[in-house]
Amino acid sequence: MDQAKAEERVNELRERLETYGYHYYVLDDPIVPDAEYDEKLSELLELEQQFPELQSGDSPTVRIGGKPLDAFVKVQHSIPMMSLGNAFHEQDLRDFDRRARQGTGESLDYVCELKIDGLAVSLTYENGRFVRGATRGDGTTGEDITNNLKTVGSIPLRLHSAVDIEVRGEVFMPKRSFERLNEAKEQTGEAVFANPRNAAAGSLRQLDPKIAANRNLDIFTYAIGNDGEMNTETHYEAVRYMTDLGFKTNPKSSWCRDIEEVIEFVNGWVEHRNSLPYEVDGIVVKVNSLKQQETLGFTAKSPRWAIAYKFPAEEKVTRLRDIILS
Ligand SMILES: NC(=O)c1c(N)nc(OC2CCCC2)nc1O[C@@H]1CCC[C@@H]1O
Repeated sequence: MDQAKAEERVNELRERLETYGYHYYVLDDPIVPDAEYDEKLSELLELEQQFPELQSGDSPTVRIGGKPLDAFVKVQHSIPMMSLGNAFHEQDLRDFDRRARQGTGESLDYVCELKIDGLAVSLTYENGRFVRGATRGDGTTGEDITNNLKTVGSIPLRLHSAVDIEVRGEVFMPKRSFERLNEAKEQTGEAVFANPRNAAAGSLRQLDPKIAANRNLDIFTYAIGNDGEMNTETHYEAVRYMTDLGFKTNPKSSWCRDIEEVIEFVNGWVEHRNSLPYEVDGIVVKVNSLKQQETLGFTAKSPRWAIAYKFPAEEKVTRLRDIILS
């Protein structure tokens, strides 16, 4: 096959694999059998090895993981990645609502999101292409883990439109993957991870991206960092904008007309928190209007327009097996 033919085939394979990957990882709705995806991926890999000048940093083959790094490079976040104030009781939520209504002098509507128990990351896109991913770090300085994040299938390598945007999300390891990983570690006598959050953090902190590629990590994006090229008025619309661009956002998020509906939503999830295939440690409540968010602003550490309701800690029932083996 000559170079021109190879280039045509490479581009066709990339388009198809990106579409297959989007349906499989972002929509959780595969449109081809895994075998077909693997077959096309290995054909693309072969062509890229045969014609190295055709290689590209956002080819689906980067999902396999490239060369290990010697160290992680530090990254300054253009806009700090804040933490969240905590609420532990219904009254804390009512106090939060009262303060926010006093701060704006207006009534407020909210968006409630499951608080994913993972690792916060920042994703930067230029012209719609994924160019840098970083850990939150201390909120101002994180670590460049771009190559590891490129192995996460639900992080788009190219967006549905060629915009410059920076988004934030939570990378997590689904419970099933966590159990399988720990079983494998027990088999080889390695130390197991205490929980999926540590497993996700440990996987992203590997210098060798091939390790992250095998850890079945996933992401939900939940905030736009820079104001990008969107002109939305509410957080709810901003999340829809991210979804339309090709990001994975959490389908359980809900608009709430007032704090009463927020409390209803929170109480509903206290009961059902274990019914999810991933760990959540609470609910994030956000003032929906971006103008009201701006009016309320930030404390040194966290926004005045958002709060995290933390679920009561569950007493960890030690598995009988652990008692016998210990
Ligand atoms: N873990 C989450 O699911 C989550 C979320 N759904 N939404 C936000 O909104 C940000 C935006 C402004 C301040 C917090 N943050 C989240 O997690 C934060 C990131 C850093 C500390 C918390 O884990």
